[in-house]
Amino acid sequence: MTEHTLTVAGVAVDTRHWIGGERVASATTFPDVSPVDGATLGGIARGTAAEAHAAVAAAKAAFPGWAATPRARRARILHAIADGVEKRLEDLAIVETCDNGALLRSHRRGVMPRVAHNFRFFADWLLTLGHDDFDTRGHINHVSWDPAGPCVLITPWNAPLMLATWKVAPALAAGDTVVLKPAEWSPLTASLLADIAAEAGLPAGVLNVVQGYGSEIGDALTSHPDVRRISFTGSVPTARRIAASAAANLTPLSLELGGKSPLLVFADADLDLAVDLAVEQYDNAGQVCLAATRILVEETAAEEFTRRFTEKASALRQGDPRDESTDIGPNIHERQLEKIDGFVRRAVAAGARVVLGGHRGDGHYYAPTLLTDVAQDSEIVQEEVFGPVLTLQTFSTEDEAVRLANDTRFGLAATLATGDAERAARVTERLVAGTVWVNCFFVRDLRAPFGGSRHSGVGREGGTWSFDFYCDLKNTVTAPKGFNGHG
Ligand SMILES: NC(=O)C1=CN([C@@H]2O[C@H](COP(=O)(O)OP(=O)(O)OC[C@H]3O[C@@H](n4cnc5c(N)ncnc54)[C@H](O)[C@@H]3O)[C@@H](O)[C@H]2O)C=CC1
Ligand SMILES: O=C(O)/C=C/C=C(\O)C(=O)O
Repeated sequence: MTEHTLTVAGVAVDTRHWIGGERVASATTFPDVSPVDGATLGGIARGTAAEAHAAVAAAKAAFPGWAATPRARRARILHAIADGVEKRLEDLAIVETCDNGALLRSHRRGVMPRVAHNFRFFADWLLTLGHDDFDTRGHINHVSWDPAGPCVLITPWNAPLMLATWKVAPALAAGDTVVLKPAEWSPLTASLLADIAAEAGLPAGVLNVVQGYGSEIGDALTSHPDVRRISFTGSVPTARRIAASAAANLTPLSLELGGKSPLLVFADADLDLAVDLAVEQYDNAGQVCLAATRILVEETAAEEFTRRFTEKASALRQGDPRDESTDIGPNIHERQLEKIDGFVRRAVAAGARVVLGGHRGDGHYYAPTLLTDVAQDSEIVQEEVFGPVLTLQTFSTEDEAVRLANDTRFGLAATLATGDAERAARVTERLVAGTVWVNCFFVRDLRAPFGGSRHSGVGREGGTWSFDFYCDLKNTVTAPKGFNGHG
């Protein structure tokens, strides 16, 4: 233990950056506050441009060696990282819960196993690429998936390690080196990941972690000419700043942004299933980009749907996320709570009716909220709240349902509840969304493309799409033996 270590639920976490295989301190720190009880967990290294540049330099220096490491060896190291995640699953779960307030039971059973799976999946997927040569008049085309170089990966606080490893794992598998900048509201598990990766044998400089405020070090990372890829998950305004900063070097970007996704409930749906799907949108206290926060219900079913929804949602237990029986934990930060409450206050002032919740609880908690009588062009229908706040609107025809569903600037996901398969196919075809779930929600598979249309993002993550981004693709055309130059 050093002055640079903090302890969360008995787990020691280094608060410094991880650069070139060494712990590096900054002159100052920033406080990391737990949303569970508002306690300060400790001070985290407050990075500056100097540390950001040092991390990029370390990633640049490590790149040739890692890029030249045979794929099979890279894959073995990624599997060893997954082993390390599994070995430290309990530590990671409790630290993440104390740091960002999401449920401990979800971290234990869902999220952290997925973190390990992210490493295994991308390690194995890499080995499937580049085996599909094809012939052009006897000439063989071979596509190689070359490592691109140092990558800057900037990640959010709502699912810190899960979302970071969606980027870190394919980038490392591809042979790229990484500078990870976790969100300042949830910096801890990135530091543990650095420890785990080092123990797994990842060479120094291949993964670097820089802590700090995005507004202070973001630009130093995203405008750096040695950075070959930038991947970002977070808000639209920050994405705009990053895109502007990356433009100087034409650095390729992958952007996974917010959403304002619809849940369309048709009168022919299994109404209990539809209600379950709607209540699920309060998961992670509504801090999920995919959340279907706009419930659109066919008029004839609206009254009964609202009755059953209110009954079910009222029974949700809100409280300490470490408690197994808790359904909804706190929101991440005082600033986020003020933002959520501001959205609700303004909606009510504009005529919205509060069916459920509509107010803050003690500490960092916001009551699960349902608002009706909201206008399609109102702020509460158009803007991402990122809290446990849903709106309910009605429609009377399929055309109207599709029109309302598509009428925002986002296009991340959509969920349908209907008993009619033909209707599901018809409606799905007309929806603008990166993912559509029919009679289900949050069924995720890394082989599928993940991302959004319009302001929900640029590009897709998952399977081959991730490698498309993290690799420089090269097509080599080889002439047949004896070819005389006249094809
Ligand atoms: N997964 C998602 O879709 C997420 C969406 N959001 C949305 O964004 C809203 C605001 O949340 P914030 O924490 O302010 O999100 P944000 O988009 O500002 O933060 C995400 C990440 O970007 C970094 N960042 C901030 N400014 C930067 C800059 N100039 N250059 C490079 N990196 C920078 C942050 O340090 C953090 O790591 C939320 O209310 C929610 O609506 C936030 C987090 C995740
Ligand atoms: O867990 C997933 O598959 C996707 C999660 C994405 C978010 O929660 C997000 O980016 O907000």
